[in-house]
Amino acid sequence: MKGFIVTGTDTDVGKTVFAAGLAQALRASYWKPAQSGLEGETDSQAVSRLAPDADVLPEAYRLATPCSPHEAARIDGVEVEDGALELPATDRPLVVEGAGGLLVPYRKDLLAADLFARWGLPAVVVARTRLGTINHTLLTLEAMRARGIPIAGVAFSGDAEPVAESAIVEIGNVPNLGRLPVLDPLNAQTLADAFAQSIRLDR
Ligand SMILES: Nc1ncnc2c1ncn2[C@@H]1O[C@H](COP(=O)(O)OP(=O)(O)OP(=O)(O)O)[C@@H](O)[C@H]1O
Ligand SMILES: C[C@H](N)[C@H](N)CCCCCC(=O)O
Ligand SMILES: [Mg+2]
Repeated sequence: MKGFIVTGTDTDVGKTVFAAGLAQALRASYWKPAQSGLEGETDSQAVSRLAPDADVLPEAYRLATPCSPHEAARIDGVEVEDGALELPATDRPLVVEGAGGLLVPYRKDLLAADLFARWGLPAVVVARTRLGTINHTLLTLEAMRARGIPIAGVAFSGDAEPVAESAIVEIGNVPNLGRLPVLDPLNAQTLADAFAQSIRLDR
């Protein structure tokens, strides 16, 4: 199976936007294993809008409450099963987006990192550029390495912060995949253009 995991330093850092740019560039299938929070646009709906040539697969879990998947599942009375969290079959490259950051629980005994290690796809770490990101990103990289998760690199999201970006890349000894700037408007065209111009990723 070819493809990428898209993880991040936190929730709300731009994983879905990056994953949409990547899925469009690769004409990939996109999969969000667990969507927690169903009000407003879900991540899969955002990818459908932002990546018109991507093939958006159904989520394994659609949970009502916008919180950690383990808790959202408990609230909905849903049992999270390993069998439902196997990578879906597809003829295309697969882009998989985690919920929140690396150590978010899907069950109390099953973290996102456990799934990523099992799946074995190279993972992109999406990191916001604002203050605090050096610590969050280096912690994420260290935890990935401790678990043997292959790292494709770090992709930044937000306004340029060259000092923080270079600290992460040099101290973390990690490929810099580039930075998606804040797009206004954010739509399929502006994202495809920014992705092509700014992101370098061996595919
Ligand atoms: N490059 C960008 N330009 C403009 N807006 C952006 C950009 N990246 C992210 N956003 C906006 O920031 C918000 C958070 O981004 P996004 O949904 O991609 O985060 P996430 O990391 O996927 O969060 P979650 O953990 O909930 O999956 C969204 O409203 C999104 O549209
Ligand atoms: C609801 C949110 N948008 C994400 N889908 C889930 C984020 C879980 C974060 C859990 C945590 O790290 O405290
Ligand atoms: Mg998302």
